[in-house]
Amino acid sequence: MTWLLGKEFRFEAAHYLPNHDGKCARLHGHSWKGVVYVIGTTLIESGTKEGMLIDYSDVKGAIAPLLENYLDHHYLNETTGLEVPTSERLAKWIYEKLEYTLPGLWGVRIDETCTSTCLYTKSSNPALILSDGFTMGGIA
Ligand SMILES: Nc1nc2c(c(=O)[nH]1)N=C([C@H](O)[C@H](O)COP(=O)(O)OP(=O)(O)OP(=O)(O)O)CN2
Ligand SMILES: [Zn+2]
Repeated sequence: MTWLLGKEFRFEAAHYLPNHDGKCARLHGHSWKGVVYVIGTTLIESGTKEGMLIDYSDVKGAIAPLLENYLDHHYLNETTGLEVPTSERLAKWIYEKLEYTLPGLWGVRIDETCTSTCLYTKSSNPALILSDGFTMGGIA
């Protein structure tokens, strides 16, 4: 048995891609959407969190300092230290910030726009059909 939980987060932020050959080389902003995924095979068996893999509010609590200090209403080229903050690099950056504080972390999804989405995971074969139908190919 495996459970995969996702907790969505949103933030407003500016960035630019200095080496891009198009409009993304200009400073611009997005209403970013992200999802943090946590995976596990056993549920908490008693207490206030009985029946949960992890309390969604604990996932929210793990993301909160990142939103406050680096992401929400920030200039990502500066705050993340990423000189070229693509969705790919930002998803990995968030993953690595959460890696040692969020048990069971499986992946981080970043939707830079409503038509562009990126999933970072260390899983070698990410077999997932995400809740909104975004399929990452393969079978785990
Ligand atoms: N692989 C990547 N490609 C692009 C990235 C990225 O992070 N990874 N980023 C950009 C730009 O920052 C841009 O803001 C987003 O690009 P795009 O999806 O093309 O945005 P549009 O608003 O033009 O989307 P449409 O729905 O196609 O109008 C570019 N590429
Ligand atoms: Zn952009």
